[in-house]
Amino acid sequence: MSLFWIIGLWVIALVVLRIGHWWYRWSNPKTNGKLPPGSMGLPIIGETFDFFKPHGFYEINPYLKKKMLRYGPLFRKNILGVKTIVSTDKDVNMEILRQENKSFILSYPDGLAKPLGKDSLFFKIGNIHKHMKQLTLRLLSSEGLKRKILKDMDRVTREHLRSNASKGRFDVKEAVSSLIIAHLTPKMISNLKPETQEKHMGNFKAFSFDWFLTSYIISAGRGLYNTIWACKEVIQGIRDIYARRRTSNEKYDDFLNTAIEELEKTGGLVNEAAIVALILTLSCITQDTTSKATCLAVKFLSENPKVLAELKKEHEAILESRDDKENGVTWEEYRHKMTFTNMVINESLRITNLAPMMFRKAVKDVEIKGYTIPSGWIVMIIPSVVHFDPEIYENPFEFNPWRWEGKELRSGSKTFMVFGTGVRQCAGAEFARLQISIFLHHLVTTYNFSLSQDCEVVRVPGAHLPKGISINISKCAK
Ligand code: HEM
Repeated sequence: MSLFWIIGLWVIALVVLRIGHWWYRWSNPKTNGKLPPGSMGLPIIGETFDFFKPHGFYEINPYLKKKMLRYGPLFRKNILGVKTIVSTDKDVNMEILRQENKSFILSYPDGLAKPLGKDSLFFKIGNIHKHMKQLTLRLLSSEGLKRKILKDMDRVTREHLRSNASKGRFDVKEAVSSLIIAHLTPKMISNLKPETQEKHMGNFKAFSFDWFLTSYIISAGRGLYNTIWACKEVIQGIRDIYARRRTSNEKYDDFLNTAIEELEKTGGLVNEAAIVALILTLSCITQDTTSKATCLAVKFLSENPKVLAELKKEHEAILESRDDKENGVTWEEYRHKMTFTNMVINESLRITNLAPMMFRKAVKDVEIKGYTIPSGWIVMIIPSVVHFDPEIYENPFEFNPWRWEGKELRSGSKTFMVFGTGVRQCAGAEFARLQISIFLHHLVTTYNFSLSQDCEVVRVPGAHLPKGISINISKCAK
């Protein structure tokens, strides 16, 4: 054998040994304690494609089901190229979210939250996060909604419903998304020239998390590109307005003005980039999440006539007791006369699971249920499995708002985590509830409606409506 061959064989043997060692290290990660059971699968891709494979709306992700049967509710995996602990255990989910900013920090996959920019509230921790959240709640807390949002939300919802209904048929997601942008944009930034406002509204609407929910690479790429492009345009636009406001010293009654005043008070804790990103984040997320939640609520109602009849009864009673029938929904009505509506919303959100997973990163080794979650690993919290646990929700795939009777409807818990919990609890939960309630109020008291096509909803694993949800609609005979 020539020297050339001997060296060649040695090189090949070394490469194979190195790959074998790397593969062994990958499959058996070193930790200071006992890892949850599981396997790491192939390096880099792991089991990402299995996890994101589309599946039926009324079933738990088959991949998760298989793994839970094999390993139990807590297991290790490689998803999206990172070492991940998957938790479908309600106590572990709660414990992890409770340890926010102590042992865990929020850490979403790059493409999902990055279009909102590194200055978004999602990437802030500690004091800055606290400050920005408080600022957000100046607009979106009960008090902010009551004083600043409710009246226009009601008026615009009514007007948009009327004009869409005149067509006899419309797509609910599209309609709700448009009406939210129409009433919220002037609250965020007022006094815009009509063409500038139009441009902003178009860009807010182009934002969607849905690119993530398609298994077709080309559609996902196109969706991500559109979302990134829309965000870039909005950021530039808000920056220009911001710069003009600061030089002109003019005061406006809008969220941008509140944020600028806040920035001056915090002495540099919150900066211009964070404020621009906050306006972008709130405007984009609001329409994307709430429009989808409303859509699914309408779908469930259309398919459950008994529930629809009960809802109508509640809202007709509200109309009856209103002195001036032309007046819109009041805060009192929303908070004290819509109990069944809130039961419908909870049930709809429970089955829909708009946020099917939440991501956290361990910043130190954490002991939990006899296992170690190593520092640097991602924990993927899956509340949807808890929402479909038959021990907690009897017949979990049945749409049954009455299961909420007598229960606390507004606060989350370890068995109902649709809006997350703890420090990162959803800042827009009350906004979403209010908007859905107002939309349903006008829909059921003024119109007859039915689903106009067999609407398809799949999970990828988030709920995805490839064809939207169209309804046939006509005015009720009075
Ligand atoms: C039905 C609709 C909605 C659902 C199901 C929903 C769900 C969630 C969930 C589960 C989280 C926690 C994420 C985590 O801990 O990793 C969250 C956070 C958040 N949501 Fe929502 N959301 C909805 C509507 C909204 C709306 C309308 C807004 C905006 C106005 C909004 C703004 C936010 C913000 C800013 C956060 C981050 C809070 C923080 O980091 O402290 N959400 N949402």
